[in-house]
Amino acid sequence: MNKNIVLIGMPGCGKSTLSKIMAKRLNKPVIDMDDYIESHEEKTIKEMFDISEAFFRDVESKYSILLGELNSHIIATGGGIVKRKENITNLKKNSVIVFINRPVDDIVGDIDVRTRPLLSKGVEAVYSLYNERIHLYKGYCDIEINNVGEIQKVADLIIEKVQLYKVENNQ
Ligand SMILES: Nc1ncnc2c1ncn2[C@@H]1O[C@H](COP(=O)(O)OP(=O)(O)OP(=O)(O)O)[C@@H](O)[C@H]1O
Ligand SMILES: O=C(O)C1=C[C@@H](O)[C@@H](O)[C@H](O)C1
Ligand SMILES: [Mg+2]
Repeated sequence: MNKNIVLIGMPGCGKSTLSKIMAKRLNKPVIDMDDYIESHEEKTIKEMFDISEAFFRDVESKYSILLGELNSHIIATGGGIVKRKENITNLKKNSVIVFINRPVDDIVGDIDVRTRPLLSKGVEAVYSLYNERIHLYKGYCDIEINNVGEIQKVADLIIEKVQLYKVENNQ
């Protein structure tokens, strides 16, 4: 069975962009979990958060079970997937988990040119979110990749490291 490659990391760390590049290179289907949830639930993430964060987190957990059943997919998760350990347990059943660690200064540099809910809380909120979550991302991943430099090369590095991980772990 061919495991999924699941990307975790902060909002703006490059999960969506990298997952698309990797899917193309490996000729595998890609799922962006935030988009997948919105289209299957017929609600935007904002609408779900407006009900309550717990409502969204419950939905997100439900999809971590469903997507954990797949194989051979590239999956970009939402930034908060690590908030519930069960999500990682569900995904890890059949996936290699890759933490995309991008310098917060680079994330912040990109945020003001894009529409991200985080922006409304200011730049400081991004730093505190990183400090809050860094131990979770590091603790839950199988592989950590520093997203610095040319993004195509970072995608190549992930593919290389995942292949090595699979060989080393007989997968
Ligand atoms: N190594 C890099 N070099 C240049 N730009 C980068 C790099 N990594 C990410 N980016 C840029 O950062 C932005 C955020 O990337 P992306 O949308 O893929 O992040 P994300 O992790 O999916 O974020 P979110 O969790 O908010 O969906 C994009 O404009 C992307 O092109
Ligand atoms: O970091 C987070 O908590 C989130 C990140 C996004 O990908 C979305 O999943 C949602 O906006 C929550
Ligand atoms: Mg994304």
